[in-house]
Parts: sequence; C-alpha cells; structure tokens
Amino acid sequence: MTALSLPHWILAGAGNIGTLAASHLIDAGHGVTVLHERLNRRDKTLTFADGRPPRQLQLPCRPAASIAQPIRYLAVVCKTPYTASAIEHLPLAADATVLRLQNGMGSLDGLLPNRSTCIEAVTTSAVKGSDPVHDVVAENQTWMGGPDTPPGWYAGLAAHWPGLAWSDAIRDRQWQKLVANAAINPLTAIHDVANGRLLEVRDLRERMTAIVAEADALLQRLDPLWPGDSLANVEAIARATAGNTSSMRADVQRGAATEIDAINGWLLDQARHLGLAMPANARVVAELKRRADPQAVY
Ligand SMILES: NC(=O)C1=CN([C@@H]2O[C@H](COP(=O)(O)OP(=O)(O)OC[C@H]3O[C@@H](n4cnc5c(N)ncnc54)[C@H](OP(=O)(O)O)[C@@H]3O)[C@@H](O)[C@H]2O)C=CC1
Ligand SMILES: CC(C)(CO)C(=O)C(=O)O
Repeated sequence: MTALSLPHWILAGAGNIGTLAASHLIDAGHGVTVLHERLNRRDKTLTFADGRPPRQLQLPCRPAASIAQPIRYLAVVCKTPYTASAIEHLPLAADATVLRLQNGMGSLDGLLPNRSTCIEAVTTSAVKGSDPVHDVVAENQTWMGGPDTPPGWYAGLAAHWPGLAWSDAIRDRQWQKLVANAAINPLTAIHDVANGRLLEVRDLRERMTAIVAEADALLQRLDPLWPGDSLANVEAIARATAGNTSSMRADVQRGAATEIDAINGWLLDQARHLGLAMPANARVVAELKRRADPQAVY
C-alpha cells in the first residue's frame, strides 16, 4: 500500500487513549483530524513512564457540521456515554471503516451504516491525565480484530504501534476485559477504593466473585464455548493494578458520566433477553447510579 492510499481518520475522542492512538497512526503515515466543535487545532503532549521522551502533537480539528465529504475512516475513542452524540450526525460513507477503541460493548449498536466495517480494539495500556498532557503509564498489549483478515494498512500500523497484534478472537478479548471491568470498576467506584481493596475486604471480594460468576454464566449462554472461568483473571488484574484508581472511580470522583451502561448495563440487557437474573450486577448498577444522582429512583 502506498503512502498516498493510507487512511485519513476522523477521530472522535482525542483524550488519553485517543491521543496515544493518534500518535501511532501519524507515525505510520496515516492522517488524523479530530472532531471538535470550537477548536482548529489541539496541541497535545504525551509523556511516557517507560523512558521514551515526551512527544508533542499538533492535531488539526474540525466541527462535525463542516465535514461534507463522506467519511471513509472513523476512529471512535471517546468514553462510551458520548458515542452517539459524537457520531450520529456524521456523514459516514456507506462502506466506512470504523475503529472502536473503547471499553464495554454495544456503544455503536444501531449507529453505523449496514455496509460499514467495524474494527474492534482492546487495550491493556493505561494512559492518565487530562488535556493537553496525557501520561502513558504503561503501554502494554493492544489487539484489533473483527474482519476475517486485517486491512491492507494494518501491517504498516503494527510496525509503529508498540504491542499491537491482530486477533482472530477479538470478541473473547473484549469479553475478558468486559468481565474485569464489570467486577472491578463499579465496586471501586461505589466504595471509593483502589482496585486492590477488592481482594482484601471480604464483602467486596464476595461481591466481585458474584458479579464474575453471573457474567460467566450469561456469556456461556451466549456462547457455550465460553470457558466461564474468569475469576482468576479478574483477581490477577485487581492484584496487578492494586494501587490504581479504576476509570469508573475516577469518573465518579470528578462528577463525570460513567461507562456503566456499556459494561454491567450491556450484560443486564443481554440477560433480560434470555430471561436470566443477574442480581449482583443489577445491584452495582443501581448503587452506582444512586451515588451519581442520589435523588433518582431506579
Ligand atoms: N485511558 C485508558 O488508559 C484506557 C481507556 N480505555 C477506554 O478508552 C475510551 C476512551 O477513554 P479515555 O481516552 O481515557 O477518555 P478521555 O476522557 O481521556 O478522552 C475522551 C475524549 O473524548 C472526547 N469527547 C467527548 N465527547 C465527545 C464528542 N461528542 N465528540 C468528540 N469528542 C468527544 C473528549 O473531549 P474533550 O477533551 O473536549 O473533553 C476527550 O478528549 C473509554 O472507553 C475507556 O474506557 C480503555 C483502556 C485504557
Ligand atoms: C483494568 C482496570 C480495572 C484497571 O483499573 C480498567 O480497565 C479500568 O479502570 O477501566
């Protein structure tokens, strides 16, 4: 593939992970324009805990309404509650390629043209901070997948994106991350504790175990080949990130919308269709929403 035919991405979400993704796309020769209603340009700094020197980026921006040409490449890297408002009025080409790099499931359901191709990305990297400085705490593995074969530009991108791999089982990667997020994120947010406390406090550990067991039972109903033994992996993640503030706890602390609907909410939607009860998951959704809005009735 020649440089001239490399994608130019419209990026919905130049925050922590979106800015890191933009830097790798640009290094691989892709174009990146950020969706922004007011700014013409976003000046960003990425810092790296692994010793790489800081990286300055100047990302051009455009408001959605100014884009007249059909968008052929869209990268969705905003938090899930903002997905619909970010992309619903965009002129997406009928055969657009959409790269979704978000936690949770289902945020693009019903929003994409039928003939579009969705590439799902799952990352175990961690980026913190806030505009304009984004701190890459750890750049670990990132998997992309969805289509049967990687697109022509993928190999060139992988050469510039540390830890990027193509996965023929991206849904399993998503589900593994989903179960961990379903157990760790709401409990740490509701109780305002670091991830490791879920292993130390008996009641929290029991609730984490129950959430994981329900999620595994549901996922096994959706796919009988799902191994259904996620607890060890979830505990390992809680241990490896023991001192960390989960993303949902951070969202609650700063009064921002959480991704609960795309995580436990997605699980509960699937369960409802199957007539399955998931009381431990329903409980954290209700408690989390009550914490965010104490007046609301759920
Ligand atoms: N950060 C991390 O380490 C990881 C994050 N993820 C997932 O990646 C996704 C993104 O997370 P993260 O980068 O941390 O989030 P951030 O909050 O850092 O960034 C989100 C970005 O989306 C932008 N945005 C919000 N609404 C819109 C909109 N309507 N149109 C265009 N842009 C919009 C925000 O703009 P503005 O700057 O103007 O507010 C912000 O730049 C989430 O699903 C998260 O769970 C997954 C693994 C790790
Ligand atoms: C793995 C975990 C729970 C790490 O904190 C995470 O992905 C998050 O906080 O969203």
